[in-house]
Amino acid sequence: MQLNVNLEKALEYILSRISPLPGESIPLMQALGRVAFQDLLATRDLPSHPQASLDGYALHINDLGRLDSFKVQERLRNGELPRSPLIPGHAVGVVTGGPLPGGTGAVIAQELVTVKEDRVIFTGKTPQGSNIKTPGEDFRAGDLLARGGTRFDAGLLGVLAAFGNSEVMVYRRPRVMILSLGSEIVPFHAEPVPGQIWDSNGPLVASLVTRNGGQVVGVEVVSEKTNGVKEHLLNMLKQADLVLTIGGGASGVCDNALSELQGIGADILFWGVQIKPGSHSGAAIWESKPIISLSGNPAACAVGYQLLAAPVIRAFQSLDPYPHRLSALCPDPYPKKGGPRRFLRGLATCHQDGWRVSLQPGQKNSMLRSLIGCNALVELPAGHPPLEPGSRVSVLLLNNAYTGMESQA
Ligand SMILES: Nc1nc2c(c(=O)[nH]1)N[C@H]1C(S)=C(S)[C@@H](COP(=O)(O)OP(=O)(O)OC[C@H]3O[C@@H](n4cnc5c(N)ncnc54)[C@H](O)[C@@H]3O)O[C@H]1N2
Ligand code: MOO
Repeated sequence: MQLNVNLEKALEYILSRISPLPGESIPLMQALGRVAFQDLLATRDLPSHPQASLDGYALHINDLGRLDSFKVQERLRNGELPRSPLIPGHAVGVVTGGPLPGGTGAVIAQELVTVKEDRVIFTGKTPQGSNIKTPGEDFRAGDLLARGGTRFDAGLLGVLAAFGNSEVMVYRRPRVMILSLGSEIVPFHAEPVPGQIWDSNGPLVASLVTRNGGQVVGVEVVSEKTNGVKEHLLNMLKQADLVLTIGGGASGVCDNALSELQGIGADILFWGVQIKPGSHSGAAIWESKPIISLSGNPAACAVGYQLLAAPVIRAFQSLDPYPHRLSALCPDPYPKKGGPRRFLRGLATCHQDGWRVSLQPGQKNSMLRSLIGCNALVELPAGHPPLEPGSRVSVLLLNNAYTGMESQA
């Protein structure tokens, strides 16, 4: 077991034990935010045949620049196919996106022609091919639409629908079980007795897991007092791809996460990480299933989750495990100096002159306040001096599952 490791080593220890999960087929409309299991290719040309790009009249290729009066052969409506190819000297009324009769050389906008009974007059000039969408101009059959490992966004779903896909193959969502340890903790829907508090970390972490594409299959609270911690852990490990324990990370007097994990025979990868908050985090493997232990203090729990657990949930879905990093100006001071590498909770926003990140109020590891609206972590290196207002800082963007940034990072 490695003690008090740096963050990079900690991630290396866990990520080296994670492989992407198997794929599954799901309905297209449920795929938003999920991750493509395989490369997606265009199954045919799009459009598949020549189409009009505006409402107007199709003219024969041999008539262009030669005639200015055309007999209307037929007028097509949306969804109708031409009955026959264009006869020279004739025009066919066509609609935007509608098919063109064989022999079409160009389409003339309806506002540029004069309609006289069964004839249309067009005295202008039009080059061959104008206002015609050519087959395959959007995609050619066999074109790569997206690589496996790409997160489905609205555009990709639209494209797949345009090729008639009703099901897509995605990485299975990691099943995650969350176990709060602590004799003083009761589920948020239960009635606490004096000395007890509601479990806020369970719902907090469950929401973060969901935002990262994980499937929360259980949020439970156990303690030494109620017994059965080991049974709970083993039961969860059998059902989940990842178990997150919360609390008992420090060598407290009871509900000690490390000894519970050792008690079930888990292989402890590391215990303690050189970060603040979240220093009392650890990780273990039980029969190839990862367990990550997070601190009980709410902000330490959230930071530990983002730095250690979120990468695992991403890796399970074949996404880049590391969060998106950027540089931003911070208008706020942070007086504390020195100590280990620190991660402050922030709100990052993008402006005309670049990114800014403000520090959330309530930066103590025991406080929940900084977590409302938090979308970024501001990283201060170990031994940092006090942060002056207007400093440039390194920022990790969080929970950006649906911004597309994760799939590019
Ligand atoms: N002697 C020392 N004491 C502490 C140290 C230390 O190094 N030496 N480290 C401090 C730091 S830093 C942190 S962080 C905490 C870590 O504590 P644990 O991970 O062991 O967590 P607990 O003791 O179980 O709980 C800490 C705190 O958080 C509350 N908590 C726990 N679980 C939940 C939950 N699910 N929902 C809401 N709140 C929760 C718990 O009631 C405590 O107030 O240790 C410091 N102490
Ligand atoms: O571990 Mo505490 O998590 O440093 O805040």
